[in-house]
Amino acid sequence: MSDLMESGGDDEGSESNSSSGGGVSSNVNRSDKSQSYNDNVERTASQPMGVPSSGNKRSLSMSSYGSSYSNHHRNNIEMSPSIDELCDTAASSLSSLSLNGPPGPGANRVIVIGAGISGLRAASVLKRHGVDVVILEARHDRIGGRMFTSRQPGKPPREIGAAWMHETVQNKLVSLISKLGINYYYDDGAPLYYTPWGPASSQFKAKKVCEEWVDYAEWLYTTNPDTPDRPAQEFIREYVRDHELLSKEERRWAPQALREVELWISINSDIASSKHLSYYVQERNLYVTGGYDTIVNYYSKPLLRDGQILLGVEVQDVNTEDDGKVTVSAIQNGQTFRFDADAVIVTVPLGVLKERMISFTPPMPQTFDEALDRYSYGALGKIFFEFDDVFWPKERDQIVFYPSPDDMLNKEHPVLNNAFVINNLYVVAGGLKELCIQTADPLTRELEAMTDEEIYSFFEPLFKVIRTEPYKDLPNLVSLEITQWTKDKYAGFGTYSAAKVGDEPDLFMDFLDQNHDSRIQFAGEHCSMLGNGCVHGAFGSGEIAAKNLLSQFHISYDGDNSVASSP
Ligand SMILES: Cc1cc2nc3c(=O)[nH]c(=O)nc-3n(C[C@H](O)[C@H](O)[C@H](O)COP(=O)(O)OP(=O)(O)OC[C@H]3O[C@@H](n4cnc5c(N)ncnc54)[C@H](O)[C@@H]3O)c2cc1C
Repeated sequence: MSDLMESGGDDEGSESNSSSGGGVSSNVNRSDKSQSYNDNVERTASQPMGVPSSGNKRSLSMSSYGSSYSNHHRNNIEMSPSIDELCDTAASSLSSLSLNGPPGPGANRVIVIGAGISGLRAASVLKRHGVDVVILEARHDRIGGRMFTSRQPGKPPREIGAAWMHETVQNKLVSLISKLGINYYYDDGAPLYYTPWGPASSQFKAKKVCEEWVDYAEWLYTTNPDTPDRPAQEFIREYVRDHELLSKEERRWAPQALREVELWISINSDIASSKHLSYYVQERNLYVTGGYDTIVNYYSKPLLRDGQILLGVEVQDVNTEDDGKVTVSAIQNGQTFRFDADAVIVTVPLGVLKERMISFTPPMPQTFDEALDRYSYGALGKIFFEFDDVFWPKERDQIVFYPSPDDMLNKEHPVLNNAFVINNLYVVAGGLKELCIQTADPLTRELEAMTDEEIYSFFEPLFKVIRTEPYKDLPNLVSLEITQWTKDKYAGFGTYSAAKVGDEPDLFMDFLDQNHDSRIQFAGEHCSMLGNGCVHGAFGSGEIAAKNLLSQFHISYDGDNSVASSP
């Protein structure tokens, strides 16, 4: 069994310098109360407290993240071969590759479509078990999909996609934090709540009332599953209207407090399902300040090194032949290529499936299409605002903004009619003069279509609300970086799965259950209700899809459940 064991993990671990680059940041484990966040001591998970890091070993590659995904976010670590070099090889012309030839004697060949975390995990498990596996990735310049770290010279990494490890107790990837020495921060201190009229007092009960409604809705749909679904915002308004024990202010503000959840579920609460509302994850959340790409690189490097990831290859059709073999058609640089395999794992985002960007011949069963139509896709946006001074409260890691109620809408400053979760990177990332503002669909789409100047003007009234010294001018904006997921074809023009009114995500799970012995497997964040929408959910789904195929190939799973080793 030794040839099936995962290997090569340790050398990957050694390269994951957790320095955040540029000497700007002083990332400190906030769980240790003895450190202050601006003490200029850079700490990694594996370093004892107070021991300065050995400096920045990374030579950072230039990234020009702006209106398009043109930047290379990879760690450019000075060792040979680097991820950059390996990626360049992976993006080389397909005509020089012999994938159409027969697989090695006795080997099963699997094509994994997509090099996000689910695809990387699936391929790693299969590789470890001796399966001849190749990942086809549409992007020509990077891997990781919706895990996307923007690295710019002299700046700490910014997470354009996933930033947190959620549900840290059950999240297997947390074990990689120490192993790879990644900087982190548990940003679950009490947030500071603001309304357009300024900070809310500690006795502001809107959130408590909102939580009461969430409990009620959960009870209702659990005990009476046939109760018709309805928009979350409409439902809570009715609830507070009929609640005899609430004050006028609580009635007015509880529905506004519900809007905080929009920044979790990525869609507006006017259209969110009450029945499938994922309210707050109760467990702790860990913000990966040292670069989530360390994990992507850890899993991808052995696959890249062995030529098992091909970049710039956009899959268009998956064809199951009469003999059960599968042929995948893809384009690279306008040329069509065909790849033969015994099985395929499709890990493209739900948005890509919903847009029918990949066709299946013969078509997938009707249950697949029906399930896709009852499963929505949202758009979480992020905007990083860097200033030359800190003008917002320095003591809390998060600021939550409750927007104007409907009867008090702000016509002059529309920004104040939206909910925001604002990550205070001054606290989270050790003294950065930077805020990361998260937005939900449909505002994300509007903002991602704006110029930087328009975006700043839109947000300026909000900055004035949260500034600590209202008599002072706002400081200068140094840089602004905004996500572009809603324009990104390979992200399915959005960010992650969501449940709108009338949706039934369980239909997709039912389809997956029925599909478990098919040669066309699916994986991705949308394929699991455990960690749905999250990195760890995607990771786990890749593992399941790989195991389903191993079982079909009559290869017994080696039982290694760890994540702390790459293939
Ligand atoms: C803004 C944002 C914030 C987020 N925040 C968090 C967070 O804090 N914590 C968390 O846990 N999760 C978060 N998520 C979700 C998390 O990033 C995803 O759930 C996870 O990364 C999805 O992995 P995946 O493998 O399912 O899909 P992906 O990472 O999208 O991988 C799919 C791959 O398929 C490729 N592809 C697409 N079409 C084709 C094609 N036709 N042919 C070949 N390849 C194709 C894509 O390029 C991509 O590389 C966030 C996501 C976004 C976008």
